[in-house]
Amino acid sequence: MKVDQFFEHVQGRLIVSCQALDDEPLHGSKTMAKLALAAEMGGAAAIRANGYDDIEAIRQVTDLPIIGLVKQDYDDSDIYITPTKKELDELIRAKVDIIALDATGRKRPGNEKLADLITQVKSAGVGVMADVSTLEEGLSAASLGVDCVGTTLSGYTAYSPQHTGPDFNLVHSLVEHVHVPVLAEGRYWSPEEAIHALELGAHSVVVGSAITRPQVITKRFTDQLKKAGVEHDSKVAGRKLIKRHS
Ligand SMILES: CC(=O)N[C@H](C=O)[C@@H](O)[C@H](O)[C@H](O)COP(=O)(O)O
Repeated sequence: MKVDQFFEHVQGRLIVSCQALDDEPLHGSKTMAKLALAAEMGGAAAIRANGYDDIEAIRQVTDLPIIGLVKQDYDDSDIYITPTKKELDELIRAKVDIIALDATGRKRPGNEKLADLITQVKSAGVGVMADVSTLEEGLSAASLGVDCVGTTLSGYTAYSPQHTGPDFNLVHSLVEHVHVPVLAEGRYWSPEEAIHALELGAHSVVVGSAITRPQVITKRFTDQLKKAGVEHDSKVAGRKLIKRHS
């Protein structure tokens, strides 16, 4: 899908992030493809996915456009979302519609420059999503020619606000000051929060964990039960369960 078509297609809609790293129970391309198919059945407009194998598997089951990234750690940098040209090559090979990369002001591995990475993506005819954590980073990325900015990294850099929920202030200020579409992403847990971001002017909303990370969803329930002080002793609860089924 051409970059303009992509933004037309996702406007006012939900994008579902289907990702599980190798320490997560749902890790594996077959599972990510199933999650993407489920997201499509639920009405998602696009998928955000990590790595060549997951992207290939997802493409086998759905024609939805894909925002691709590669998570990769390097010793000399805190940046892990599509940090270097090597990961860009992988995503260009995977023929994703949009490449998401960390566009924070932090030092990149091997001192590579964000501007050079953006040039590489653009010259391959692929769109760029700049994952940022502050307004300044959004402005700077937009001036380098990215196609959209995402609030993805707010709360994940030391100098950005450490909210427990979505960073609506950042959505609002990016919408006000940046001339490219703003994708609201990061800690969206309810349809009401997604609607609020769209009302603030976000182009689309990206939701991950609340839909595709069952261990995180489960923990939200168990944490709330503990906090409310209503959790029973597990042995007693287990015995009751057995009795009820016998
Ligand atoms: C900070 C970071 O590494 N974010 C990653 C970016 O691709 C993903 O792990 C998140 O799941 C994604 O941003 C969606 O956010 P949430 O899972 O909160 O809905």
